[in-house]
Amino acid sequence: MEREVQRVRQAFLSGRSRPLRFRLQQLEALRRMVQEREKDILAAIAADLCKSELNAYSQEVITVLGEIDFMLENLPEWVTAKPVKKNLLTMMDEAYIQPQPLGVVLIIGAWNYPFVLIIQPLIGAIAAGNAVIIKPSELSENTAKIVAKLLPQYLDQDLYVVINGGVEETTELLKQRFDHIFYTGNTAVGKIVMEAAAKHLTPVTLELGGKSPCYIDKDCDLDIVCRRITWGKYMNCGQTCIAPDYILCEASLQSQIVWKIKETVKEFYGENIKESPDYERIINLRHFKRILSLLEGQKIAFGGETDEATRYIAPTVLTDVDPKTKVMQEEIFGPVLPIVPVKNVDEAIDFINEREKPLALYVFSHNHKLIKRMIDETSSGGVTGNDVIMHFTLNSFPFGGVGSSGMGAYHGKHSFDTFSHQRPCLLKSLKREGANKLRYPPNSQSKVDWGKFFLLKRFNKEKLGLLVLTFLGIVAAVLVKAGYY
Ligand SMILES: NC(=O)C1=CN([C@@H]2O[C@H](COP(=O)(O)OP(=O)(O)OC[C@H]3O[C@@H](n4cnc5c(N)ncnc54)[C@H](O)[C@@H]3O)[C@@H](O)[C@H]2O)C=CC1
Ligand SMILES: CCCCCCCCCCCCC/C=C/C(=O)O
Repeated sequence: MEREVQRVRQAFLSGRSRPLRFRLQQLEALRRMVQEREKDILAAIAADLCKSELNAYSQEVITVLGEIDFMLENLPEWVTAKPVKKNLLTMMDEAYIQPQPLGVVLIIGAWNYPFVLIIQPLIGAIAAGNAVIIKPSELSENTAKIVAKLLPQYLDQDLYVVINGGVEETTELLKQRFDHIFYTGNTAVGKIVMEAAAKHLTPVTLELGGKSPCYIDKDCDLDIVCRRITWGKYMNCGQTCIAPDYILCEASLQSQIVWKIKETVKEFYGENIKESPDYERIINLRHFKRILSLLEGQKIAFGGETDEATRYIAPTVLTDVDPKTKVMQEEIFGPVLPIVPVKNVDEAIDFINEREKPLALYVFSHNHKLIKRMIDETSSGGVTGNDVIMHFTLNSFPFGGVGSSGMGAYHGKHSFDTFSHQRPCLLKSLKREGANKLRYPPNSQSKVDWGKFFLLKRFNKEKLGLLVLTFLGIVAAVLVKAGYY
């Protein structure tokens, strides 16, 4: 493992990942890989999650292709040095921020969207000029294998390396020194990753999970609300980190919501859900049993049918759920939707704030003010009002958690920034030494006064103001040089 990481580091140190042209070529090669080997990729995802090729394409491949196109379009601008505003002491100098690659990045992926969750951060890491080691989830083994097979056929083989394996291999990998670790997965392992990273003072991005609440106000169109929630909750069989985890609503809405979700489930997946190409399966038996255990003692309004042999769990809704029960204590990550009645929006806000900060928050209402109030008075990684999941699709948004749902963010420019060091560069001249006397010992009250003038004054940045300041600066420099101070 150590040798493998060393090999990637040597490749990074060769400098070839840095030129813009190289980054663009690699991103184009990645796009070619996705387009030319689409069938293999879709088949692997299908094998891991019993997902139709159409769904795998729309949930994973579209996101990846969109992200590559966005990078190719914007990267030339993002890599350029950005001049910054200067103060009076540096006004004659060159001052800019130069984004630079961090070095060797480790990307650890989760199994629930096994392709996009490793390839989307990879796109950002390549765009920022890094070398990358990718560790796909061992639970989605078909996708892990196809990625390990395809990437070396399209990308630089020394700069971008896939290492497959389970906990043992990941543990070994985490002992190595990286310049950034990007982890997607559960919170418990997130802590392990952060602890390992701390040994080398390696910065981390942690894309974790949590219980994303969904508040439904009385004032809304329940047909539309339930259709949107049904889509986001049962997509990928509930195994989506930003799926609505549970519903908060007034008790009077409960029965209508149950009925409407039930009708929508029929509309989406037909009478025989098991036969629907749009309904996935639970990833493995451990997760299957974990989800079943969440149903114990609950009132099942509909659903609840299971088949262990195929790891099928029907779309399920639970009503009058007691917040102290197990299903409300951990992230569900399955097709089970509890409804917790609350008296009103105030109680919903308190309910959310008494718990860990979620990855996503969903609010449904015709009342725009109520949505804004919920946003103002709660915290979560992201928010979608009057829909679910959709903030994930906008790559101008930073995607990430807050508090126990994660730290750091990615997608689009935010990925580029995550994998870059924003290096401040100040280039002074060896001339104009007179003005510098101001900061050299011995110090004096008048030097401090001039320092205050140069550095603390808040000036209007209009051109005119700047001209006056330039003049004053020159006068000051001349006075200092002439020995008046
Ligand atoms: N914020 C986000 O973008 C996303 C978050 N998630 C969250 O991920 C969770 C589901 O994923 P998991 O079941 O955790 O996926 P997982 O079991 O695939 O684990 C994630 C990664 O951690 C590694 N790993 C597991 N145990 C480890 C250990 N003891 N030491 C070192 N590495 C270890 C695995 O090899 C894997 O690559 C959910 O909580 C979900 O909400 C999932 C997708 C997206
Ligand atoms: C045919 C139209 C397609 C519309 C696509 C809608 C977007 C689906 C987003 C899927 C989320 C994928 C990655 C999420 C990971 C996670 O949250 O666990």
